[in-house]
Amino acid sequence: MLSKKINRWVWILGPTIAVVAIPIFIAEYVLTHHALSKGRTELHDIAVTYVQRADDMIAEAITTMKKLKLKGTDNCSIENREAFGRASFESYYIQQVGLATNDGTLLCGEPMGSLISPVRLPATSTGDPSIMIGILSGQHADTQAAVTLRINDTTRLVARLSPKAISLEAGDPRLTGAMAVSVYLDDGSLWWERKSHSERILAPDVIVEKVRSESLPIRVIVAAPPEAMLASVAELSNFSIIGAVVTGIFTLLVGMWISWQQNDGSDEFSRAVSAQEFYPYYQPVVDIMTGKIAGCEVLVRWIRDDGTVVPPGAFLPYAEATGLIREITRQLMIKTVEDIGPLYKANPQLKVSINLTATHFDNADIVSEIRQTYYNSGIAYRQLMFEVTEQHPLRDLDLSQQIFKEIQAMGAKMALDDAGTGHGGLAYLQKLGFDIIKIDKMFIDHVCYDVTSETIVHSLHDIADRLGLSMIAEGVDATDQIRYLQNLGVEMAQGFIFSKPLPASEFVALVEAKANLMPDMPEEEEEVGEYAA
Ligand SMILES: Nc1nc2c(ncn2[C@@H]2O[C@@H]3COP(=O)(O)O[C@H]4[C@@H](O)[C@H](n5cnc6c(=O)[nH]c(N)nc65)O[C@@H]4COP(=O)(O)O[C@H]3[C@H]2O)c(=O)[nH]1
Repeated sequence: MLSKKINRWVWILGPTIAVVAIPIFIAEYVLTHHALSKGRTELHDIAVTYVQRADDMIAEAITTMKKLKLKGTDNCSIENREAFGRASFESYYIQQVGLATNDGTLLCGEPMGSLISPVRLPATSTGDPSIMIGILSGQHADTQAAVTLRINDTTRLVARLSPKAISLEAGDPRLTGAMAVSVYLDDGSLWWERKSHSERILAPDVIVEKVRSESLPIRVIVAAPPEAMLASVAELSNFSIIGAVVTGIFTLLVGMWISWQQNDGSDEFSRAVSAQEFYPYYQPVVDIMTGKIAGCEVLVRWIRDDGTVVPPGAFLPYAEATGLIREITRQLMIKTVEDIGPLYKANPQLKVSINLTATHFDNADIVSEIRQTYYNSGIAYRQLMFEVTEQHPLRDLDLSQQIFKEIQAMGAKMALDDAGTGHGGLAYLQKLGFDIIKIDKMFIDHVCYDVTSETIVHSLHDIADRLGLSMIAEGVDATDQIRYLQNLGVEMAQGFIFSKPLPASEFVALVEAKANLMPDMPEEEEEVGEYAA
């Protein structure tokens, strides 16, 4: 029992955990992968933007200085200095333009008279020997680049570039907050740098993108920790977790509901079978010519712990589908020996009929079970009758025929139950060799009012007659039905008009009292039923 419970919980929790964990795992994997690859692309684009800015700044400085060179600005004359001031004023990137000696000694610069810091020349070559780029060093907090253009053997034009332009933010703020950017010249000198706010910027898994300028000696390195990239999918990730948890809760509830349903049926039912909670009730079969009890039909009842009586319609389909009906029938047969064995021993004319299902004819076990149960018991084989309904098809007619023969060989009788209501009736009669036909309540109910029902009952009686079979009418609950059956020549009947199915003690008492179950019959005024003669 405990292991079943554990098993059930494993079956509920297993899918639940899978439903929660697998989507989270897949979503996390996909989102992380997507965020990192998107972040890497963004970093690369940011690096390209910085390179582009640096390229643009330097290109503008070179163009400006080339124009000045064309004007012959090779000394620090007033006009030249005015031209330097105008050029720097007109450019967004250039902060100052001036003249320096080839070794970097400053001669003049505008605006502000002279360059703030000494230029260390020559610096990095641009590929064009007349143009050099270097980094100014000195007291000024900002690191600044200077581009120089050779005018003659002794003099160079110098343009000092503002760091403002290069330091403009580029990219998604979620990423750029944690991002570090460094702009280098080819000689390794640092032009500009932006520090990261994240302590993780030096971690080994930090993501780094490097981009070189195609035309100038500029390198940009951009780095950011992976967390900064994952921030962009944090909301989606939360959604996926919430979605998976909600689905998991739903799966858990469905699992518990299914388990509860199954538990309600299967476990409880199996337990009831093991606990032998199934009891035979006995419905008297009456000789309607005398009113005497000729025998009974065993009808199963499930009597639960709390005393409630469950009718067979509520559990037989399940018992048949699971095959548990075999065990139930076995228990019922044993109980009949205990319940009515002594009564039947004392009244050898009594018969008892027991219902079998199609499952009982899947193999021949039922034969040995009958033999073992009734051998030397109070109930002789010849007092037994077994009913087989025609509503559920027998799977193997040859095997069934064999089983019929073995049961009949013991002295027991075989009855076709619910005759006329199923599909196999006539074929069964022809193939299986029944001894008795039981007419279903469905037809008996209407015999005195409905010509079709009367025709069917009449025909069945005719068939039984011709085949030498006996007949028992079921579900008789009115005196005109009794009269009709008597007139037709049907001798045996059962029904609520005689008695409902009874617990063993009541049935035994009824027989021992030699009760006459025939109800008071009204005077026969006219013939009942179209066919009654
Ligand atoms: N309304 C009304 N009903 C009447 C009257 N006379 C008898 N009945 C009911 O009709 C059913 C007759 O049994 P059945 O045709 O073999 O039909 C049985 C039989 O096919 C099956 N069954 C009952 N006990 C067993 C069993 O132990 N084994 C198997 N395999 N089937 C069983 O369940 C069916 C229903 O059994 P029950 O509920 O006991 O219902 C019984 C009985 O209580 C009547 O005058 N009026």
